Order: sequence, then C-alpha cells, then structure tokens
Amino acid sequence: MTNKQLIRTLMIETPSIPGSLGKVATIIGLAGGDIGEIETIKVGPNYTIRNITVQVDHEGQIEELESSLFRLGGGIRLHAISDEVLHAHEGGKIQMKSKVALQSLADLRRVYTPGVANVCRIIEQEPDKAKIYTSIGNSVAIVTDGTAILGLGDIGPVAGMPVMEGKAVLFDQLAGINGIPILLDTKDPEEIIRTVKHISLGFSGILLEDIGSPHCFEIEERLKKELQIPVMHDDQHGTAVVTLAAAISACKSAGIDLKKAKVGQIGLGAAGLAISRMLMAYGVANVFGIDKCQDAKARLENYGGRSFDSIEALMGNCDIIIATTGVPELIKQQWVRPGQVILALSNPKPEIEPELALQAGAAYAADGRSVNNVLGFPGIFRGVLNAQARDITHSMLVAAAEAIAACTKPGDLVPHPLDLHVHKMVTEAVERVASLHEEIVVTK
Ligand SMILES: NC(=O)c1ccc[n+]([C@@H]2O[C@H](COP(=O)([O-])OP(=O)(O)OC[C@H]3O[C@@H](n4cnc5c(N)ncnc54)[C@H](O)[C@@H]3O)[C@@H](O)[C@H]2O)c1
Ligand SMILES: O=C(O)C[C@H](O)C(=O)O
Ligand SMILES: [Mg+2]
Repeated sequence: MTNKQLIRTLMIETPSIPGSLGKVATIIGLAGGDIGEIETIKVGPNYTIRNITVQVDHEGQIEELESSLFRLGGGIRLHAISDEVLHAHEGGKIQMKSKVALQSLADLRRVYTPGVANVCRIIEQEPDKAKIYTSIGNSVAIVTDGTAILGLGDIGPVAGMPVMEGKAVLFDQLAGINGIPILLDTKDPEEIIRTVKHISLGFSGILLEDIGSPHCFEIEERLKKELQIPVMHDDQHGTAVVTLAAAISACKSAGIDLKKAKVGQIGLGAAGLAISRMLMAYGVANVFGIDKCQDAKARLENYGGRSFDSIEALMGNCDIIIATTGVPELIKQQWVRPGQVILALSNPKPEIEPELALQAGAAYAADGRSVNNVLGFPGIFRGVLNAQARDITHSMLVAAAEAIAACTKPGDLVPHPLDLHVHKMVTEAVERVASLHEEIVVTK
C-alpha cells in the first residue's frame, strides 16, 4: 500500500437494487482506490445518485475505474469525475474581510475619515495602543522564500502559496489568528532578515515556513535576536514539538524510558536538526543522525549528537527512528527492527508508509500527515499572543509538547489535529510558561 495522494470525486448513479453500491465499492477496491466520504446527492423513484470520494495513487487508476464502471452496466452510471482538491483552491483559500458594517455615511465617518484620524493620534502618542485599536495584536506573518516547500524542494514562493494559505486557514480555524502569507522574492539571508524586519511592524508574530536549510538557521536566530516579537520557524520547532510529543506517547505505550532510548534521525535539515536538538535538550542521551550532506552531520555533532554513515546501520542501532528527508520510500522494509518506533515525517510522501513499517515489525509507525506541526504552531502562537510575550522559549515548546502528549489517547501517538481541545491545551500551557517568564523578568 502506498500514500494515496490523488483525490477525485465520482458522481455515480445506482439503481435501487440491494447490493448495487457494494458492486461499485468492489470496483473501486479492485482498482486500488480507497473510499473516503459518500454523499447522497439525489434519491429518485428507482435510483440514487451519490458523490463518492476516492483516493488513488495515479491517474491511470481513475481511467481504469471509469472503464470498469462503464462495463458494469445494470443501471450503474458514472456521471462525472471532479477534482475537489483543485476546486477547493479556486480563487485561493483565504480572504481579507471587514469586521465592521459600511452601510451609512455615519459608518464611513466612524471607520474611516475623519474618525480614524483621532485613533491614529492616540496610537502616535501611545504606540502600544495599536494592539487595542488595530488588528496587529492578532496578526502573524507567514513568511516563505519558497526554498523547501514540503518535500517538494525549491519550487519558489508563488508555487508554495497554497501551503502558506493552508497555514493561514489553520491559524484562523484552530487559534483565531490572522495569518498573512508573505512571499519573498529573494533567498539571500541578509535580504530576508532586512525585509522581515521592515514588514514586522504590522504583526505580533512571525512564522517562518518552508525556508530551507542551512540558511533558515541564521535567519531565525537573527530575527529572534533583532525583533521584539515572537519568531518561530515552523519546520524546525513546530515539528520538533509534535515529534517530541509523539516520542513521549510512543515510549509511554511501549514502556520505554525515552531518555534512555536510542533515537536515530534521518535527514538533518531544518526539521531533523531541530528534532534532534529538542530531544537532546529534553534529556535523551543517545541521539544519532545521518544526512547526505557532511555539513549537516557536523551541525548535529556540534550539538552533541553522533553521526552515522549508513541508514541501514543507523536503523539497526536505534529504538526510535525519525525521518525528515523529503525522500519518499527511502526506508526499506528489511531495515525495520522489530519493536521499533518509526516516524517517517516527510510530506507529501513519507520515507516509509506506516502500514509497511508495521508489517515489517515496527511497534508504532506514523507519517507526516498525523505527526504534523499543525498540532503545535497554532496554539503556540495563540499562547504567546495572549501573554503578549516577546519570544518563544524552549520551555514554552516543551510545555506545548507535553500538553499534546497529555491529550493523546493511550495507544495513539498524537491526538486528532482538528480537536480544538488540544489547541486550547497547547495555548494554555504556552501562556502559563510565558506569564511565569514575565514574572521572573519583572521581579529581577
Ligand atoms: N510532519 C511535519 O510536521 C513536517 C514538518 C516539517 C518538515 N516536514 C517534512 O520534512 C521534510 C524535510 O523538510 P525540511 O524543512 O527539514 O527540509 P530541509 O531541506 O531543510 O532538510 C532535508 C534534509 O534531508 C537531507 N537529505 C535529503 N535526502 C537525503 C538522503 N537520501 N539521505 C540522507 N539525508 C538526506 C538533506 O541533505 C537535508 O539536510 C519535508 O518533506 C517536509 O515536508 C514534515
Ligand atoms: O505543511 C505541513 O503539512 C507540515 C510541514 O510544515 C511541512 O513542511 O511538511
Ligand atoms: Mg513546512
């Protein structure tokens, strides 16, 4: 079984004869498709029309389905095939909308000239009031240079916009934050830093997204130092938080002490290095890593990890394997050690399908769709915005990871990404640490 990425909706008519829908399901299964949602569109006198969502690996399977359904006959008819994913992206996924009514001249004068001038003066005299009288206090810039869009590589910021809009949707729906995509037409770290600093006035936080390594390290480090608002590179720390949570849960279920476990990290780029650093800072004594690039291995060694030269040897040595290379099917089934925990986190396709890892004897396995930074970044930013914190600290990230682990059902690695309770728990955990930190700063 592979990671089915193509999603199509088939509009199918079946006669009102028991077993008709079953025949359709069998045809879909024989073509290697997975059935998702089934929606009834119309119930006629002697027929039903349904939209059936099907996930497949490639277009050829859809063509096969089309001809098999045609051959089936007996009143079963395929009316249409649509690409719901593309459809959902038409016109973009986000929009800027006004919160106030604009129906009368009084409205116009209140929200715009001349009323607005007094608000400007207030903010001029007390800049902090911008948090009260503008949307700045609830807005986070989602900044990319397009150099590491998912595992698709350097496809440019415009091609990466659907991902940035996706992050904005998650910010909005999971944490009530305005996430504004900012696409940068430069890969030069100095220019990126300068540009982000110049646009930072309109935001209360900066989420760096899909900026490749190694330039992402300097960019984040410098922006954290030079800006007075929270900055976080999602692919580094959002991912590290959720991975730590998954590792905590896996060890709890398997009865292993995480701190004594041997962890093998495959791919030491933005995500991989941050995951390794997070685990070491959490107290995991044995973190090993591999990367095709020598500099990446040297960076791990600088932080106290040890590097390997072969993935097979690394996997033979470790209890927990985490992969963030962007390379699908990199991990062979025969390398999986019985009882191992395998987190193959690359998107859109993992290094090994969880089903294959489990078949090969892994005790727990997950991919980047479930162990995903969506569980971390919305609540982390909600927490720091609520606390008006100026920074996102390591203790806040650990608190976020522990909150995610605490919300995970026994036997699972992470909670459901759309469980709003989890995002609330992450928010509260981060806010708690942020206010503790504020108290320390005040009493110093
Ligand atoms: N699940 C999640 O939440 C999540 C979060 C962040 C990143 N990711 C995924 O992780 C992957 C990497 O993202 P990133 O931002 O770290 O990118 P990156 O480009 O910074 O890092 C990738 C690293 O993998 C190394 N690599 C590539 N091929 C390799 C191979 N065959 N053997 C060993 N090392 C190899 C590269 O040298 C590089 O250091 C992407 O697919 C991304 O989708 C997932
Ligand atoms: O975008 C995601 O789904 C997670 C992560 O940020 C990634 O780059 O893969
Ligand atoms: Mg990303």
